Amino acid sequence: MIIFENVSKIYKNGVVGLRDINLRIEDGEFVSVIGLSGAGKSTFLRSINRLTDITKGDIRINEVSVTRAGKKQLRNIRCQIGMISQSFNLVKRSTVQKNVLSGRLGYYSTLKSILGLFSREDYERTKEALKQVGLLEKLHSRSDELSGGQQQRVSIARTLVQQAEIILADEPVASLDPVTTLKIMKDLKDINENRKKTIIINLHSVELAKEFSTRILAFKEGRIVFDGTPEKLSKEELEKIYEKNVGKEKEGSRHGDKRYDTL
Ligand SMILES: Nc1ncnc2c1ncn2[C@@H]1O[C@H](COP(=O)(O)OP(=O)(O)OP(=O)(O)O)[C@@H](O)[C@H]1O
Repeated sequence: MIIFENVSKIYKNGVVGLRDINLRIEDGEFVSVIGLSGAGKSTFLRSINRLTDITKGDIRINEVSVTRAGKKQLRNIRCQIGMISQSFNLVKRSTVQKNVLSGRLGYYSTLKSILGLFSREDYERTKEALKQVGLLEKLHSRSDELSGGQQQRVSIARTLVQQAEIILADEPVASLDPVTTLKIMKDLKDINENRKKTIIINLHSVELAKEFSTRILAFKEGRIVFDGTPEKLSKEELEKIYEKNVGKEKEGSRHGDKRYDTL
């Protein structure tokens, strides 16, 4: 369970990232985070594993404070949290196998990590994770030989071997075509439903958020302005969230994919 208690974030230049967020996310939820560019979605996501430090309040995961965690505790917390990003964050010149194995690094001492001394179980876990995302045959390929969608699946496999209980996905489909986008979303949904992982995902597509989530959070100027099920996200709510820029959002579609731009 993730708890946000009176959380605010003000960047050093005075820009407000988050304003007084109070929130509770239960294990196994699939939460999509939507809102205009600059609304605070990434700040919210990155504060959960403390890639961004908050300036006020407290964030707790299973009753352990992320905010006050020392170095070792933070390392343990981060072990439980997988991260997927728009740019995949793979070591491009390394093999798929090595990239997926790196999901285990948090479980090893620094020396073993440097030497790359992984156990036989971890090699098995890597194969199993790649099988789950349909990429086992790419085990020994270089990561930069893969398509964007395949690279994103490698980063999903990495969170699987990490055995992360929470997966944070920061616009994971922003650079992908509509067909690949759907595959990635289905992979995440499958992991959510069958492996009972909590998924928190930033999305620019309202349609995808509605189709895949159990809960939608909308941010505006650092505040949560909607928190509910996809069914409750009415046209009126969307107009509030997007400041009636709904039509413009359609025009600005990154893939020109009308299916996901209809509200
Ligand atoms: N490192 C930073 N320093 C200063 N201001 C920042 C920093 N990172 C983000 N901001 C500001 O904080 C606000 C929230 O940004 P954030 O990246 O969380 O928004 P977002 O909803 O994720 O946007 P996008 O959809 O464009 O990724 C914005 O006004 C942004 O300019």
